[in-house]
Amino acid sequence: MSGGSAALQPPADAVKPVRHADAPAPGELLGAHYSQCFGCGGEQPHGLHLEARAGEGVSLTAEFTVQSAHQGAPGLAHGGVLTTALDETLGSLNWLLRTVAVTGRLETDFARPVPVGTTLYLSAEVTAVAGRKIYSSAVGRIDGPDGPVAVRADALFIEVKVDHFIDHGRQEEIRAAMNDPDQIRRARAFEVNP
Ligand SMILES: CCCCCCCC(=O)SCCNC(=O)CCNC(=O)[C@H](O)C(C)(C)COP(=O)(O)OP(=O)(O)OC[C@H]1O[C@@H](n2cnc3c(N)ncnc32)[C@H](O)[C@@H]1OP(=O)(O)O
Repeated sequence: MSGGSAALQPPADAVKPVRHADAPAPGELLGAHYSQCFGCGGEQPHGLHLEARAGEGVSLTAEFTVQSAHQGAPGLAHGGVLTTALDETLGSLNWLLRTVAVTGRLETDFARPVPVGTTLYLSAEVTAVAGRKIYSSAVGRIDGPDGPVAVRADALFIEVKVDHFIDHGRQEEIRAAMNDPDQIRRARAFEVNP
């Protein structure tokens, strides 16, 4: 891990994260939290289609294969896309806490270029919680889950109420998500504590 800036150092009164009793079992796929999500949604043709799997404690692994639509330089993944993959992976951790949270700060180190066609093997964990603040870290490896680190990130997520999305999201999409008859999908669109 890079260690991150001072804003990403947990305060002295931070506590260890507690996995929610109803969190998916280790090894279980989390599935897309929202079909239109650019990170994981199946209905975004150029999205990352990232797949996350619960790990032990408050950790998970995820995979994302870089497509030609994700290029920055010829044949190489765009750095912002790689950061999106890290953001999505880190954000998915909050489902294991059953906490609704948004990214407040995200710091990324780019250690190696990532060619198109590469599968990025991500692993992430929540390291500490302090009130509404959730501290987490992730790494992305290439050439296999134990391969060299290509990207790493430290993040601070801030717990919010579901009203955050309802107040700020475009009404068209909010209504469609709220009207989804599948209760789990409806809840996960906002990552709501069920
Ligand atoms: C499965 C789901 C996957 C999803 C993956 C994708 C996740 C995302 O990308 S979410 C989208 C991107 N993020 C956003 O849109 C968030 C936009 N920002 C906001 O809405 C607000 O700034 C928000 C909610 C983060 C914080 O606002 P607010 O609720 O008023 O809290 P606020 O009182 O300012 O801050 C709370 C605490 O967090 C700290 N904090 C807030 N922002 C930051 C920051 N950027 N850096 C460091 N600390 C911060 C504050 O200092 C404060 O700390 P303390 O309690 O010690 O005083």
